Amino acid sequence: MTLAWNGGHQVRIRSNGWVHRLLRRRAAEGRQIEQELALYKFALENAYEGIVVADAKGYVLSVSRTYASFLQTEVGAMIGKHVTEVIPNTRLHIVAETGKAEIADLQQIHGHWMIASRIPIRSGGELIAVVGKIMFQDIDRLFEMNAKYRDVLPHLHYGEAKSRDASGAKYGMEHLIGDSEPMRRLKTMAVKVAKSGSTVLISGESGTGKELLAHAIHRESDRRFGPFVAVNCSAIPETLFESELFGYKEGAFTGARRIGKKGKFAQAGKGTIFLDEIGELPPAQQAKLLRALQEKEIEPVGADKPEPIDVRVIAATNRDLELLVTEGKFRRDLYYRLHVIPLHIPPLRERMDDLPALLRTLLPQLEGETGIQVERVSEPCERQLLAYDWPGNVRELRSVLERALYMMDGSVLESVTLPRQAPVTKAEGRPQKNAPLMDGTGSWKERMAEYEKKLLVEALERSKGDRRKAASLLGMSKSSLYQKAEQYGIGDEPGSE
Ligand SMILES: Nc1ncnc2c1ncn2[C@@H]1O[C@H](COP(=O)(O)OP(=O)(O)OP(=O)(O)O)[C@@H](O)[C@H]1O
Repeated sequence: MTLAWNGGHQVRIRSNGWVHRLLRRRAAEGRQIEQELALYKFALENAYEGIVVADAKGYVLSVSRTYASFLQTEVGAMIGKHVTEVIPNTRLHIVAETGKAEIADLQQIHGHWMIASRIPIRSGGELIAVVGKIMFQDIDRLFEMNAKYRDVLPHLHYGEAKSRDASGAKYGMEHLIGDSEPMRRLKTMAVKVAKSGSTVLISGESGTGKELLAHAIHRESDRRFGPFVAVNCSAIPETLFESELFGYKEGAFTGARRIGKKGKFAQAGKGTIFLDEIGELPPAQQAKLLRALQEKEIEPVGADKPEPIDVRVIAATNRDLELLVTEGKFRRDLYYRLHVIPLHIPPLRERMDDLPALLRTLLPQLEGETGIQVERVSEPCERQLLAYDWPGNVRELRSVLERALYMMDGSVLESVTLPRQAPVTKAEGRPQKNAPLMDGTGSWKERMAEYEKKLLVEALERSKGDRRKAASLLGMSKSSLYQKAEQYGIGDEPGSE
């Protein structure tokens, strides 16, 4: 060997020293690499999050204990196995083939939905491994969040607007039809405030879509995966208010459920509570609500200490709350608590530009519900719709159209039946309330129904939409008023409470 030629011994010694140094360096580097590898392995296996690393062929190289225990197995039982053997519904091997990352994809494991990302790792352009990661910061909350994801899945995947999501919010901003200037401004503002988490007070006449807007705000907010709980303040008997809203503890009163009951505030935890018809709340209940909102805590009936709440409040009213405050009927301090971000939905008559868009949306919906096809709305009919001033707003428009479909001959909507006090032209302004009764046509039954309806509309107008007051003006119970109003399509909707 050349080393032996010239002073070979010396060379050998020098050479040996060089080799030794090299070997020592290599050994040191090797130890360092080994240590680093051990460190990474330890970090990966003990990662708080669910992580798995597979080679380019899909065989597991490494996996975190969190992931292994989520899969109800052990790290050792997974290493070296093909991902398809150890991870249900995995796509890691597919990502290894396609080389395309899949970010935030839904994956079902043992009946639970989770969100996973799969990322290919390349070295020198060559795919050498794939990393799978469960995208949850807090693995303890995985199962809890899974339950919510399972229900919102149809929305996430298909944008299926009508189906209910886990949170209970049925509608999104896209359901609030209207491209008139005031509606566009309202929607832009609503999207902005949705993110803020502040308390919102929605005002507007009955049937303008206040509840719909509340749903949409929840769905736009960061709380969208949390629950949306609607409470109709006028529908809760005063004696049940506290237990309904704040819940009760085991044995709080005779007849209380053994395990107690969560109130609406607790049910809405990490989500939104929608307090509809807030203007109807009697004074004692206003005080209780104020306390809860002020202190951000509730005291369930029979509890020995208050419980903190984490809810976003959206309230709605068709009353003039400010007027109620000046009349001493609504607490000023509660008003200020609620009136943080006011959103007003203008009545339909002030945004008739929305009528075409509403017809385009409502008619196909009604076609679907009734099975009756409408080809188009005739021009005279459109004029008729434009001339009416819609005291019941979009809800009334929907009912009028629905009735008209049943009355229609053929597939063109030629006319609709509107309440008799409807003006013929816009210039005539508000409905004529005192048209002589004998002017009507039709059978006795039809004319009596017309009269009843007229009375209802008038009472509701006089009471500014306050159904409780309208019922008392007419000397009837609130439930009869609801029934009649529903029958004539001018009252509250079933299920909207
Ligand atoms: N802008 C709109 N676009 C589509 N549908 C609407 C719109 N506004 C209202 N609606 C429909 O009208 C009906 C009544 O809406 P909603 O219950 O939200 O009104 P509201 O203002 O809360 O009424 P109330 O004060 O009587 O409770 C629902 O069927 C709703 O879908």
